[in-house]
Amino acid sequence: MGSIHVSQLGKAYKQYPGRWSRLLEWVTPFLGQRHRLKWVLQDIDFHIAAGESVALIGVNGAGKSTLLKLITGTAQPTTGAVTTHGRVAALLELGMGFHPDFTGRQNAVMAGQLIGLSVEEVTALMPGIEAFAEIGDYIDQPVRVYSSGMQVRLAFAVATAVRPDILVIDEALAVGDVFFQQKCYERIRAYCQAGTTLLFVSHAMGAVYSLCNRAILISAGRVALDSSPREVIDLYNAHVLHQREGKAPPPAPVRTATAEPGSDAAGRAADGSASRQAPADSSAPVAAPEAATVPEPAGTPPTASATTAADATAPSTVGSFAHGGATLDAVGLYVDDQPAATIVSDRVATVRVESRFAQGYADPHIGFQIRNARGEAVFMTNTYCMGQRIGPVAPGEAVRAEFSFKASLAPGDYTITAGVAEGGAGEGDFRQTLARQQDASAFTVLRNLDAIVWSGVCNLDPICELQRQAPAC
Ligand SMILES: Nc1ncnc2c1ncn2[C@@H]1O[C@H](COP(=O)(O)OP(=O)(O)OP(=O)(O)O)[C@@H](O)[C@H]1O
Repeated sequence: MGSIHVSQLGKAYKQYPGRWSRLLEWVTPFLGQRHRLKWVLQDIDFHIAAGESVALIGVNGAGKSTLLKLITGTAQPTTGAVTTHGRVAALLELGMGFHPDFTGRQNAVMAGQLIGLSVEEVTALMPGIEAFAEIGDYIDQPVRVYSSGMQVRLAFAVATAVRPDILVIDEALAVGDVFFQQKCYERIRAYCQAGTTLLFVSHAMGAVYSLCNRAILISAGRVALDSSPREVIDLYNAHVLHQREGKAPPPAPVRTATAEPGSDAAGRAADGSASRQAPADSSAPVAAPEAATVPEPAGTPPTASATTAADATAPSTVGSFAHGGATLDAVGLYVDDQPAATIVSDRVATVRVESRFAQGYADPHIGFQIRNARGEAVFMTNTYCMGQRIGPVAPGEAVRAEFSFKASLAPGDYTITAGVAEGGAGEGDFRQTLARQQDASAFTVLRNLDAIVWSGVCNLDPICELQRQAPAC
């Protein structure tokens, strides 16, 4: 069974001031060091027990890929150590491990050998690999003529041809088309259910919710939070929001998961366990890693349940903050103009957001988001996106926004998050968040006994038409 133990892990790259500095340092070592160390990971400690599914989350440049490289042994740590127990299958950078001049089949054999399979074993597995990859005759073409999607298909098919003890995936699946992604997720889920330990890097939060029961937020090369996916994604979204607005990242909530100590046995053992330790002469961190560019938080509808309904109604302060420009005085759900904590699915409901502006703004807007028990956003919009311009507001002015809709949601628990912002809300426009209240209010959707029988995230209220044709006799 696969486990991963990471202890005091750090990684620094040497940075030279000029083109010739590296060579000069090499030929004239007695003149002293010409490089400075750039630390991209520092003081990373965690333990992943066998069978856990853990997501590594963080903004671009946070250090996630570097951490995976250290764990899989494709890069060496500067400080600390990594110990893995069990056979590791990894899908890291696209094309990594494939030789462009060899065919897909030849590369599959070589990649299979790298994960400990014999040529005979890979040959026996080849029909299954070809069937999974679905790249047809390209399997006998050199990999250099493959598209990026074809490379991922082959890489995933080979890496997972046999269930590994530990599966490490770095964003790779984002390259494939949706049908291939679904096939991969099904295989990952099946392997996880059978006991595989998963370490998964993704910016697709839906996939994180769907696959993982734990998440670790990496921020500027350090562990910012190690907790449930819901809590970690909340903090990640708050990081993204703060970074977009040029603010320092918000702190993690006080409670964090505790790392369990694991084995520190050195070297690669017969059971597939491996340990990597920094060289004894590693120097101490000298500089903080640089800030990174910011992606949009992603979210797609997932399937598996990672948190309970009770979690959904627990107030979260992680993504809440007040800029000072506005306050949110009241946020709630209303049915027939009355505050409501429950609503029958498909009935009309209203989200009411009451805000007050501390100063004047030219183009403010008010928005809301509904999240389910797993913390996934099932719907969000705002006045700007709905073509309702509030227009300039004066200091002290109060604005109430009411959003009425048919609550065609699946029975379950939901929360309402509300926000007030100033500036453009279009794609790519800069926006300043004036106030935001995460999970400000909660409600429960009850089953509508008059509706059709359905399952899923929302009732699409389908119309069904049947056509029959008598058999020709
Ligand atoms: N070989 C290298 N030499 C110097 N710096 C490096 C090297 N590889 C990575 N870095 C730096 O390390 C930092 C972390 O990079 P890393 O790729 O691990 O981030 P990430 O969290 O995986 O980002 P992304 O989400 O964009 O993939 C970045 O600042 C990057 O520029």
